[in-house]
Parts: sequence; structure tokens; C-alpha cells
Amino acid sequence: MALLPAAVPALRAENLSKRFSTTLAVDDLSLTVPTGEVFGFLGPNGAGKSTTIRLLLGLLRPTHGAAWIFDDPVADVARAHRHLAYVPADVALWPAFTGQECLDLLAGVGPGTDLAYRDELVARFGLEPGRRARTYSTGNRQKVALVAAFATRAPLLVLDEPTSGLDPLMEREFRRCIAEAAERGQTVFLSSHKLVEVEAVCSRVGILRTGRLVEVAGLEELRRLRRTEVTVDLSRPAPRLRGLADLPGVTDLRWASGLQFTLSLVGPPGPVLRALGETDVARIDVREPSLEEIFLDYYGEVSA
Ligand SMILES: Nc1ncnc2c1ncn2[C@@H]1O[C@H](COP(=O)(O)OP(=O)(O)OP(=O)(O)O)[C@@H](O)[C@H]1O
Repeated sequence: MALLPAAVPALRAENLSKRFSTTLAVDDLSLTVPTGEVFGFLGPNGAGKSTTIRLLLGLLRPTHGAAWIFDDPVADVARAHRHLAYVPADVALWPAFTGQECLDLLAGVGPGTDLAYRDELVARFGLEPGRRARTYSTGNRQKVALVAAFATRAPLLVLDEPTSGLDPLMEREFRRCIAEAAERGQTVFLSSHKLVEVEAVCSRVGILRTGRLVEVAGLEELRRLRRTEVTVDLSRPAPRLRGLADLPGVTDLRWASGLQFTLSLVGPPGPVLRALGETDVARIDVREPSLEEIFLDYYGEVSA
């Protein structure tokens, strides 16, 4: 890995904007990601995550603003890309090449590859490198790109929704790879829809909404946004449960009928469970809201 002074941020954007005719896809985005951080870039569909990443990679020219990768302007593509490996949201490979040939080709253009670690990753991801890329599923193409990126010693890994095609077992492997990259001191910029994934691997997150970076926060802050939706069906009316609204962490208690209610819960469920323990509960449904629901809840209308 090239030696770079730790004080130089891995990634810096200043007043970055991108307009596509009438759509302002990225709106005055300023952000610094220090070296060694695993940064999560969250946002609902169409928020501008991929456009931001394409600006950071020099694949798009900004309407306003500028960005740097380890102090090299992203417009200087040859220099900036010496510091990074990238996994796009839709991985396209050379269909007539085998997976192995694709890996070799990607290693040839990247910032250097640890071949022993790459072999280990091929095994860990269960990749069949002898097969032609045209026969690969979306998930397998994604695995090739991930193995190629993780096997580099690039100081910065830019990953755009890299686990959308992976099954849970492979997602677990992906998380291990992120942890290993972080241990080596690599910086990771991870765009994702998945709150659980981001929570598992990132130390800080930025939340994008209609092109604007509305929040940059540590993981603790993100956890504060999270609430659980609880629906309870009772076998018989329990008037005392009306008092649930006063328990710690309970918000938005709503009775659909005398025998069914919903509530939102933030923090430990103990007090609610103790209160329910004294009643005849017929059914209980506990649901974690999607990231988008949390956004809608937290930031109000998306169509601002
Ligand atoms: N080449 C383009 N021409 C016109 N509009 C575009 C273009 N690329 C993106 N957009 C628009 O810019 C906005 C941001 O899109 P972008 O793909 O960056 O969002 P995203 O957060 O990556 O979404 P998703 O999670 O669905 O991939 C959207 O309104 C999209 O329609």
C-alpha cells in the first residue's frame, strides 16, 4: 500500500453538485472521510448515492464544486485512481472471460493485488473461477468485483451497494472482509440501503436525501433513529395497558380496537414485556422498520 500521511483525508468533497437537466441529483455536498474510517453512505432510492460516487470517481463532471482522493483532484483520474478500488452497483464483466481471467485483468489495472489473499477470498466467497462470466448470476458477478477489490491494498475502497445480490452467508463474509480491510488501515466508503449492514461495519454514516447530505453521524446517533414496531393482539381486553404510553421508550401507542394495539419502541423492551406479561396476549408481532421508513419518520416528506 502506498504510504500516505494519515492527516490527509481519504476523501474530501466541497460543495459538490450535479444537475441533470431539471434534476438536482447532488446538491452542495461537502464531506470529509478521514483515513482508516469505514463510512456508510445511506439514502433511499434516487437520493443521489450513485451519482455522488460517480462524481468521486471522476466518471461524471460536477456542475459545481470539487472532490479529492487523498488530496489528488478526482478530475485527475489517473492519479486519483492509484489510491482506490471500486465495486459498482451493477457489475459488468467480460462475458467470454472466465472469472479467473476477469480477476487477472482487474488486478492488472488496479493499484496492486495480494494474490495469496485473493485466492483465499475466492474460496471464502465460493467463487467458481473456471466458469465463463456470461454464466454468472448477478451475485456471482458481484463476488468477482468484491474479491478483486478486497484483494487490492488500495488505501480507499469505494463500494456502491455491493451486497444487493449476495445471500446472507456471503453477506457475512463481506462483513468479515470489511473488518479485515479496516484492520489493515484501508478506508471504506460504503453506499447501502441496508441499515443492519451499515450498523455492523461502519463507524460513521452520512444520510443523503434528495441530493442533500442531511446528517453525518456516528453509529450511536444512528442507533438512536432506530425504533421497533410492535403489534399486540389480546385474548381479552386489558384496560391497564392504556398506561403503556408512559413506559420508557414507548411512543405512538395506538389502539386499533379493544383487543389490538401498536406501539413504537426505542431502546430496551424490558418494561413493555413486563407489562405484557400480566395480560392475555394472543399474538405479538415485532418488526424493524425499513431504512426508508426511518427516513420518512425522521425527516418528514421525502419529496421536499
Ligand atoms: N444520467 C442521468 N440523467 C438524468 N437523471 C439522472 C441520471 N443519473 C441519475 N439521475 C437522477 O438523479 C437522481 C439520483 O440518482 P442516483 O442513481 O444517484 O440515486 P441513488 O441514491 O444511487 O439511487 P438507488 O439507491 O436507487 O440506486 C435520480 O432522480 C435519478 O433519476
